[in-house]
Amino acid sequence: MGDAGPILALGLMSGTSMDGIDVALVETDGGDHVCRIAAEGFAYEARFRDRLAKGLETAKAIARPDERPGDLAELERELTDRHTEAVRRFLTVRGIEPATVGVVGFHGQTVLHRPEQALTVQLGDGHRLAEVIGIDVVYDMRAADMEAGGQGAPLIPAYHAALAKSLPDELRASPVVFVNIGGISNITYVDGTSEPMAFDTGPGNALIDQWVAREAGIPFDQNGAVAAEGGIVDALADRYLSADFFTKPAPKSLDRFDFTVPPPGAGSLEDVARTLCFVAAEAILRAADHLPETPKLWIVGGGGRKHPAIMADLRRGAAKRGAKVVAAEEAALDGDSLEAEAWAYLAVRSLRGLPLTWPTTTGCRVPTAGGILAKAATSAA
Ligand SMILES: Nc1ncnc2c1ncn2[C@@H]1O[C@H](COP(=O)(O)OP(=O)(O)OP(=O)(O)O)[C@@H](O)[C@H]1O
Ligand SMILES: CC(=O)N[C@H]1[C@@H]2OC[C@@H](O2)[C@@H](O)[C@@H]1O[C@H](C)C(=O)O
Repeated sequence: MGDAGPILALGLMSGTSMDGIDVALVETDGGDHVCRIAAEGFAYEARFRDRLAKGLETAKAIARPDERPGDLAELERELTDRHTEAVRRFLTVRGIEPATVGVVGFHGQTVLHRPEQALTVQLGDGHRLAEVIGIDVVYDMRAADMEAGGQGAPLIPAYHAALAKSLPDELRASPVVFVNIGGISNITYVDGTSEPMAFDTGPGNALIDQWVAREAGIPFDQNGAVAAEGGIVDALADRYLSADFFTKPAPKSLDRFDFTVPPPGAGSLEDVARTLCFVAAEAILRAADHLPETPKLWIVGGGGRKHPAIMADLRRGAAKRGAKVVAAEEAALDGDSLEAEAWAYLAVRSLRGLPLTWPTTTGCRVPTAGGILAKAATSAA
């Protein structure tokens, strides 16, 4: 692609919480020009969520990225078709012609992430998606980074760094940290002078989700109702926070199974939920120990920003370190769609051969481009 001007890009993210597909439309040149146009979430029903959860178990047998043991090939087809349907609905409702969209960035569903073995697997058939929607698709964006010695995650920092350049004046604090509290949490540190620095910080919502699902039969602790009735169990919190992961220097990234849900009987429903919120917040705050300078501003995206106990703990801890915490919306961003927007942005960078990752974000040896391009056979116009 010779033209370096802005194009329309669609990003598709199915995150580790496995709650659905986030779709975002962005106009971008893959550099400083980022114009967020629209976003929507398409929730999975409980039955498909369960199938994905079983898929994570099956995926533990994978030794090479292209292996699909058990019913994973069928699950991959269904996941891809659900993405197709989400794109169709997203574009149709808004009257957007597929032919006007230059590229789709397709994350897929991570079912296995073992950076120590240079192995990461995202279910999602980019060619099938491109063929059906009639738009070029960039997928498998983590593999090249791993081949270059990186963790393969996080990838969102390139996008965070671009967003940092257009923060509202009142939030122009240097350095700033973007936090994503999804199933797993990760941060990007931007000081405006060098490449972004980033790493996974610990468990986000995943443990809380798993705990309340098993103990109370609910998919997540909506608006923190359960945790609000509980107290922090110090011994349980200490058990999580004494993990080597927190003192390990960056770069580092996590698999969803690296931290496991407390066993039945670990405490009351409410106390354990409250404790896991504290652990989620503390894990993020401890990331500051690995940063070159104490950040002045933390901007929080991802579903965890909607959990009052996580945010209260984060605010309290940051204040002690002289920093302020704001939800993405207070920075004129959409905290639900940041990841999908990032995948749109990264797809354009991929088309243009720009790096997706740096030694400071994933530990790759050199700034590394990535992603596989699946060309649409025919224009859908
Ligand atoms: N209103 C709410 N109250 C409390 N928690 C919420 C609320 N809304 C969402 N969440 C939490 O956010 C989670 C979804 O977050 P998000 O969509 O950012 O995760 P993800 O993108 O799947 O994960 P990752 O970033 O690790 O890939 C839910 O599973 C739930 O735990
Ligand atoms: C392997 C994988 O899918 N990792 C996810 C996960 O969810 C959060 C954290 O762990 C982050 O490393 C990554 O997602 C974000 C979007 C990223 O790559 O930037």
